[in-house]
Amino acid sequence: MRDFQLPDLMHRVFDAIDASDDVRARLAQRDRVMEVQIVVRRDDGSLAVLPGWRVQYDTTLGPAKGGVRFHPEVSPTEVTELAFWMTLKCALMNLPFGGGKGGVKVDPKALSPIELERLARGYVRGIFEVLGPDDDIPAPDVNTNGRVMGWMADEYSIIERRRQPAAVTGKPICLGGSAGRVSATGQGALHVLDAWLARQDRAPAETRVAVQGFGNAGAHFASLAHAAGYRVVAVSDSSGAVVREDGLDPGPLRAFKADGGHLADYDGAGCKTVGGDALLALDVDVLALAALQNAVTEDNVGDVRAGTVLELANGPVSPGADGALREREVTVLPDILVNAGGVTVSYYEWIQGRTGDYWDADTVAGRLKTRMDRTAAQVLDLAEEAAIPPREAAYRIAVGRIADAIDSRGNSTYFSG
Ligand SMILES: NC(=O)C1=CN([C@@H]2O[C@H](COP(=O)(O)OP(=O)(O)OC[C@H]3O[C@@H](n4cnc5c(N)ncnc54)[C@H](OP(=O)(O)O)[C@@H]3O)[C@@H](O)[C@H]2O)C=CC1
Ligand SMILES: O=C(O)CCC(=O)C(=O)O
Repeated sequence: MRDFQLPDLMHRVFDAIDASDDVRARLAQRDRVMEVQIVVRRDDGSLAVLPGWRVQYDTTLGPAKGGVRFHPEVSPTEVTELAFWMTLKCALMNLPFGGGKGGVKVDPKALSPIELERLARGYVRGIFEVLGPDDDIPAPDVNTNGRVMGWMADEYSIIERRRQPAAVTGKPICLGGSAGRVSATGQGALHVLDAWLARQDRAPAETRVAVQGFGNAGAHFASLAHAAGYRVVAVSDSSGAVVREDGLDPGPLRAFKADGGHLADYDGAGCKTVGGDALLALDVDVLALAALQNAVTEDNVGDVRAGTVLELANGPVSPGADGALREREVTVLPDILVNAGGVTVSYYEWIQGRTGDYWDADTVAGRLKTRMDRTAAQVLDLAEEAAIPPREAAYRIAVGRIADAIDSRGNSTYFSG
């Protein structure tokens, strides 16, 4: 397994913002990692022992914040990389959080619902001592959802012997979740795409979009983009892609998935199914990547025909592919901006949980739009002024904020927890 390494882009950004030696040293490595073995009693009476991690990359700006991933490929290196991106994302969005992430190496599709609940609760018991509303606040990520967050929040409250709604975000609304969190990642991405296309004078109706990944981030994005008048011509899940040249309505596809269907088996009017790789090569204006890391690498970047790549997933374009797209003048709208709607509404949920003052859906939607629009404008303006890609602009803003805090704190040895 390779170790986490700071991307080359960070060194360029350190130079561009004239970062101090303290800043370079502090951000070169994670603050803390906790590894646990989670013991889950299977329904057949056997025991599964599953490795899990929680990484706090940097907590200079506040408690660690970030999702928990259940996936067979999860590794400490991957969780560290995801926690690093969370650190930059929270800073870019000006949230009072550092970056964290969690993961369990498991195939959740092989677990029954009660086994999944045991796993979620066991994970919280395992990492309890690093968690807390002022220390580290988990949320959903790949293969975890509101239901899983509800179990995690409940387990946390049971151990503390008092209700702690701000200890976990992304919970169901009936358990203290926030209006708008479930669609927030897709909604935030749509705000960024709208902002970018408005600068190109391009209308949604003349914009063809393909979406890789049809889970929380991708399916909500596809539905919201369709509702906003974009022509969504293809969507995919891990089984394959559905294509409809005239545009498709993601609603029936979501219902099909909710009933346990795989998109490769979808048989809707005017739709055809193709392999997942074919989606990347479609002749579209926007390729929205909402599945996993490294969907586009140096091996397949030549297939991409879209003029804009929208990163809803974390790290879906490898650094090598990013450079190749830049040479071809394909604009990559970066993950730490595009998918930041999720953590932004998680922040709103944390505030609501701490204060007991719950906001209505319009209030959440309005605040999310204001923050996404403002941050997208900052990133796109800096990219234009400095003639750098939007990712580099986003990193400069984020690292600049963390750097100011590191330098202001001086010889601090404070870690959360
Ligand atoms: N949930 C959130 O709030 C946030 C999520 N993100 C990021 O968005 C990405 C997706 O997360 P999320 O939507 O929550 O996860 P989900 O588990 O809800 O959905 C993941 C989707 O990706 C699909 N998928 C997996 N592998 C492939 C593949 N090779 N090709 C096509 N589709 C594939 C899955 O298919 P299948 O349905 O067949 O399993 C599923 O539809 C991740 O990178 C995550 O870190 C970022 C910010 C916030
Ligand atoms: O909602 C959150 O706190 C974090 C979501 C997340 O994991 C991410 O943005 O990648």
